[in-house]
Amino acid sequence: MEEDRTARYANLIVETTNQDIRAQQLSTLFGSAQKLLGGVGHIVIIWLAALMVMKNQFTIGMLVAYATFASQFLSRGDGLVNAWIDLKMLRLYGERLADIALTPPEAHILPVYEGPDPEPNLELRQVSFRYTTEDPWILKGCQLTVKTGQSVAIIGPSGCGKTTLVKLLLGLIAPEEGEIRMGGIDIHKLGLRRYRAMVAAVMQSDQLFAGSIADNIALASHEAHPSEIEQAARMAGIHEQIAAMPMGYRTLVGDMGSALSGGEKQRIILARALFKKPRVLILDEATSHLDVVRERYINDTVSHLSITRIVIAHRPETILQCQLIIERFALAHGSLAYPKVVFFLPRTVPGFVFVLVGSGVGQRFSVSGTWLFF
Ligand SMILES: Nc1ncnc2c1ncn2[C@@H]1O[C@H](COP(=O)(O)OP(=O)(O)OP(=O)(O)O)[C@@H](O)[C@H]1O
Repeated sequence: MEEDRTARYANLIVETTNQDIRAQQLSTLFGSAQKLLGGVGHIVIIWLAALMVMKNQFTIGMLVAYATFASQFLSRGDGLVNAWIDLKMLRLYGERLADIALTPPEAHILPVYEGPDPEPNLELRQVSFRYTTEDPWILKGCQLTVKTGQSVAIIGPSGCGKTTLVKLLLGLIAPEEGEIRMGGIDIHKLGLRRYRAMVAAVMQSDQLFAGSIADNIALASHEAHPSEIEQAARMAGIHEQIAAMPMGYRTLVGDMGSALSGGEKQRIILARALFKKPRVLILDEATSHLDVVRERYINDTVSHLSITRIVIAHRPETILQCQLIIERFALAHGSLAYPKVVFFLPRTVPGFVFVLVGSGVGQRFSVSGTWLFF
């Protein structure tokens, strides 16, 4: 149970650590600005008072009394501003504490099914989902099968529900209707802890936390061997760059560490996912910041791992290396269509794409094939 809590709040701790560092940086900056303004304020006050003395509007005694009270006034003003900042921080930490203490424990963590690990194939059975009862359905009666070892690309316009589908597949949100199965077993019966041990994902919002590169890659394990970390980094195509850094895998990243490019961050996050040696890998725009050559290298490496892959991408290079492409269309009237068109790319026939067109929204896909030259 302790392990579950640690895993659930890992992201929260990462976020809080990074926010802490940002808050400290801001506080240092603010402190220096405050001292500077205070100093300037004193000079201005003394200068004004001195001018008034010279114009005989102030006596020397009045000048001394004025300067004393002005200094007290400024220091109390400083105190008030600091108290206001502390009050804001108190609220922030109060919210964090409430997040941890009041979040209900996640359901379906422990397994009902006690058999051997299932085959890493995934199936959505009549899955329907919407965020609230007032929102439109994002998925309705969705059927989808991803076979063991298959690579599937899910494409579609922004906001059509691709990330929502990934969240459902990761068990982060639960379908309102239907079920998601791995190897024929409902993932809730399998237990989300056991299921997630077999699945790794790189989401669009994934972040590096303040710490070393090695810590960032081996987030899931405290006893990682350096060779395992290096192997994951090699697969993600980032080992050479890390090795070239003066501190290698001990280089600090995050707010206090070295600045990494978007592509380098993405590859470290990908290495973190590969470090788990998952049986299913889900990539949500995970290589969008990489150049085509690096992306191809990663696609080639990952495709040799014989793990089931679900990839959300916009780039044709990434999409076309998958065996199956599922496109989702946004409908008019603000609602969303279910997967509608499936492209099947038989690798045995290079240069040709076999297109299977699904019949009807929410139905199982039926074949009305066409050969296309690509
Ligand atoms: N937590 C949420 N609460 C309510 N609605 C949400 C939530 N998250 C997403 N949505 C809505 O669900 C719809 C699908 O969002 P989703 O992020 O799955 O789309 P997407 O296809 O992944 O988009 P993109 O390609 O831009 O990442 C959008 O209309 C979005 O506004």
